Amino acid sequence: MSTRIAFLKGHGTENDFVIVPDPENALDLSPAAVAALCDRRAGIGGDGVLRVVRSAAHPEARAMAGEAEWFMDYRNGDGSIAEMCGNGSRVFARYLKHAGHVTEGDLAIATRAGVKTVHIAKNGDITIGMGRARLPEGDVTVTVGERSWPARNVNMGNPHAVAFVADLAHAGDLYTAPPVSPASAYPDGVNVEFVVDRGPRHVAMRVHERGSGETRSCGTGACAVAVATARRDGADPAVTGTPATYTVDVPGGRLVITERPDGEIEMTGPAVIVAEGEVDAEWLAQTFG
Ligand SMILES: N[C@@H](CCC[C@H](N)C(=O)O)C(=O)O
Repeated sequence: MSTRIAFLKGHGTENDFVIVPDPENALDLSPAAVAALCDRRAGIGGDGVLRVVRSAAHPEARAMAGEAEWFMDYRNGDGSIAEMCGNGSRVFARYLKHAGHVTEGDLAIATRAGVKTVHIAKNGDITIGMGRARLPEGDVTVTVGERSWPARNVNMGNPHAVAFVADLAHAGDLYTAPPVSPASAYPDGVNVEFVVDRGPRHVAMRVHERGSGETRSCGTGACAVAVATARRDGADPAVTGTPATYTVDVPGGRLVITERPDGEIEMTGPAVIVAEGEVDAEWLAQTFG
């Protein structure tokens, strides 16, 4: 009998994901299988995979099961594992609602970066509590061709280098990862954001994601950008005592990020499910061997 795997396709500001419901953690989704699913020509296509697993059924999430019923097993498009995915969390929450596992309002989801709180609003937007940023000390530099920029090292559970540039076109084609130095600042690789100003508390960015290449949006990246921009603007909420809200335009849409004086960051944006189906059994057999 042939094996079939159900999937859905969704995106948040065009950061797109193959969603694989696997409540009992029955699938051994190898890096090669993830890469095949994400392949835009030979597979379904996506920047990453969101496997939906009951926290109680996954060894990495079991300890969070009391707080969050569902674990987001996020993988980058090349099959690598990342600690956190901001847009993925919103799409994950949208899926849980779509599947009838939750209703509008508040819920908690387990991620590799801990339990995150999510609010599903009636207007379709989803807000996620992203936790606090860490800002490791030390200068880092991003280079594209002949140009180099000083960058801010921001950790949102996953690593980012945020560079302010005069023109987003200066990031080039981003077919390959822009070098970031010193490499020792990012032993596990890095996501790189290029930022320009659009107006008061309003910026635009492009991103090259570790494990996925250039994407149309990155939620953790947008948060890293908001944090770095607030420091640059003298608007660090921990210093001013007032929240800082930034609008961050990404190629695929718009995200709104607020950092509170206690350091907690919230990100709001859309998340949609666009398709669902089953992976072809013959292709699967080839992929999974
Ligand atoms: N697109 C994501 C980030 C996904 C993980 C990233 N590529 C990494 O390896 O850290 C987001 O929306 O945050």
